[in-house]
Amino acid sequence: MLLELKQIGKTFGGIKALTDVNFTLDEGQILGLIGPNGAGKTTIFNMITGIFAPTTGSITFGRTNLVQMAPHKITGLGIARTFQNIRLFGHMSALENVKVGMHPVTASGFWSSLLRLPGQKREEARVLERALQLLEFVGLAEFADVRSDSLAYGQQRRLEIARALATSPKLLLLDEPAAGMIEAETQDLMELIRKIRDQGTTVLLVEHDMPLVMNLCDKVVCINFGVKIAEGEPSEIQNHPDVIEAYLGKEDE
Ligand SMILES: Nc1ncnc2c1ncn2[C@@H]1O[C@H](COP(=O)(O)OP(=O)(O)OP(=O)(O)O)[C@@H](O)[C@H]1O
Repeated sequence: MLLELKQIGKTFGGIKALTDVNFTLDEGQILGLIGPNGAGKTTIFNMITGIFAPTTGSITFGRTNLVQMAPHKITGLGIARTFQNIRLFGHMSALENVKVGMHPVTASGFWSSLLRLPGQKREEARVLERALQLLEFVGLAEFADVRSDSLAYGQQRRLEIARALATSPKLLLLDEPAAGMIEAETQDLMELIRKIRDQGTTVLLVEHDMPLVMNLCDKVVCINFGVKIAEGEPSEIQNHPDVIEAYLGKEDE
């Protein structure tokens, strides 16, 4: 088991955003977290990444308890994420955006950078090589020197994924990666997420695009009003009466 959420509760000033949420994620899985708007999905991401601590319960990654741990330490353990809204540095090139993503895992200190010691040059070469590899991996190699704000929308989302992969995470959290994508972009995204899993990164994703979730995920957890209402394989979730009522039924309307 790679990640375990146990009895997670979160209260924001009297409002219960989550109540007793439990689920686990095994290494190599793609887990989909679904539920209507405001159900508590992003709050779960924020707690896993240390943005804020749960009010109750525990989050364990491998053997490490993540509760009360600082976000940069959690990144260091091997958890990376993307956000619902694009957060690229628009004026910087695709390549530079990925290099920025590598910052938490680069070794050079202040003095070696300032004095441009040989170790620093080797580090720069390594960073460049890895950033180019990542661009290649997400299908953006030819856009390395293009400003990120002039890339197509789907490309910008892929670039965000490349940047998140720059820390070589064991677990990647994707918050609505297909939001705003056209069908062809969603298809490419699915391929990419499979490729990410196949090269050894476990994936947890929040997504409203049901065909994507159902096609891609090994397991799906459905949250409604902060409570887990169903968990299982995509086919079970699709036919679960509570899920249909809470979420899929609502979509049909
Ligand atoms: N920092 C915060 N302060 C106060 N309330 C918050 C905070 N973050 C989330 N909430 C509340 O917690 C509940 C769950 O929100 P959350 O953003 O996790 O939902 P979600 O499932 O991600 O929704 P969506 O699909 O719309 O992104 C909502 O009622 C929201 O208003």
